[in-house]
Amino acid sequence: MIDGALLIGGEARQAANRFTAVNPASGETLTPDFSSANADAVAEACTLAEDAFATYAATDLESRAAFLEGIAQNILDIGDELIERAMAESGLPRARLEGERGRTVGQLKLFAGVVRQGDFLDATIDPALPDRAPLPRPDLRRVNLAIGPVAVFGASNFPLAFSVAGGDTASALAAGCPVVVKGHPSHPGTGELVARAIQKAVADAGLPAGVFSYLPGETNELGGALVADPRIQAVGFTGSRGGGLALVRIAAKRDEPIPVYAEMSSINPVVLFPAALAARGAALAKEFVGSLTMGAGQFCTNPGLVLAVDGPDLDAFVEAAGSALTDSAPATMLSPGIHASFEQGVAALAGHEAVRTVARGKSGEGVNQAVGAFFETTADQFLADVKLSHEVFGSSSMLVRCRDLPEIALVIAKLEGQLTATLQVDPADEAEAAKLVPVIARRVGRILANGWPTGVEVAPAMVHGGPFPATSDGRTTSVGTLAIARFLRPVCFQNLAPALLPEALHDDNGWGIARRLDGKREASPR
Ligand SMILES: O=CCCC(=O)C(=O)O
Repeated sequence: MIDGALLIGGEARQAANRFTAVNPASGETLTPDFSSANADAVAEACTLAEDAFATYAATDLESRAAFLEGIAQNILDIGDELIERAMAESGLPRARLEGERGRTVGQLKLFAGVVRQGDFLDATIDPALPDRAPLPRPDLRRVNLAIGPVAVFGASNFPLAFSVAGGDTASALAAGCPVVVKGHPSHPGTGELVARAIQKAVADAGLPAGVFSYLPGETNELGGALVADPRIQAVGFTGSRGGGLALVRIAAKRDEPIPVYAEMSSINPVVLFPAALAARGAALAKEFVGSLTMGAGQFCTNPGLVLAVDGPDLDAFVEAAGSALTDSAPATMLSPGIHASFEQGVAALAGHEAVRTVARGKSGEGVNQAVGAFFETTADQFLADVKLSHEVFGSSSMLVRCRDLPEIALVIAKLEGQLTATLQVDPADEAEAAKLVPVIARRVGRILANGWPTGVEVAPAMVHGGPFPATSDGRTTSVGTLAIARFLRPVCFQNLAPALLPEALHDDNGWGIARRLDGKREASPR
């Protein structure tokens, strides 16, 4: 059911202030209208989250895992209504949204497995050494505990996998943290359907209602009030650089500053090494345009920068990519606002005196259509104007012609932090690539070879992060099992009687988790 409510703890409540969603493919206003949460709603949701914290954080691993699986099942049970509504609110095609639902549900199940396994607790026991000279060692036991209530900001570009029940929510709940979601205003109906699925899972699991609240709204004040609320202990955000930085500032100015895990901006450089370019330039050109235009380019992993050594092989690549882009269809963008920013960014590059427009995609009849754009410049010009390295969110990319591989290394070393870097590399390139990898590794969260950066695998080894401004904290990831670490805090218990210790640190290891005992891995408990 979608009726435009705020979901605060176990309740659904209508608010006086309203807003509407727009179908970006048609420009029509969608029904119903939606409650816009205010500061009172934030305070109420955060109070409930704080009240729920101790109970929820103390849930046993099996119950918490089953709760996450319950959310996944409830999302599936919504059925086609969820896909239809997400299509109407985002302009994204059915196949993409069905895939994204699978990813969302898979993520929740992955975190259920993480919880059951218990490695995230990093339980470590250094038994007392009463006879140690000159001083005895106390009994020391460390475990990761949930950080407290977490605020999650739904992203516009993944209305399911990075939104209400996306990776931030799944990892925070897995860590044992209640979550207050600020819903994204471009897909409030989708958000409400998913939020109701979580709310039902909370009730079915017999958990305190404050474990989850959903606050839709379109004002910046709502997000600001949520981050400023003293009960909130960490923030997960995926979105624009401006939006992320605003939250970082609010969090830093609190009486008690808190971490903001914001994933914000990346142009994802792709390096075409000479042998690869010579051997398969035409194929690379086609694949590049496929990745560039996928989902109207609205991926934070979009390949927005291509680097290669100037010469005839590069000319051939440019011609092939230009021709593939010229044939590419326009695609509906997520919202009129995102479309307007894309047009503005593309116009600025097209009008820049140091930039040549290689090609544009086909234009379309409808509203909010992204027409792909491919530009080129030289390394000197790219390095001379920082604006050329700023992300244009959508299907826009810049080729930088470099004199040689050291110049590519120079450009990369001067880039801001990135989520990804891609190497198109053949065996004959490997000696040169080996010199570049350490330079690239300083700037990015993920390096991939002979693939394309769009389409992030949700897996234990994944890193979807990177140095600023890719994220506000390059030590973390928002995709993959390590995402849980953002919402945990290590606590050491010194000389506490067994009855006072958390379950994970009891001598009998009743949860059967992997632990480190006196510096060594305990024999496998299962
Ligand atoms: O838009 C940000 C996430 C990108 C992603 O998850 C993907 O490329 O699959």
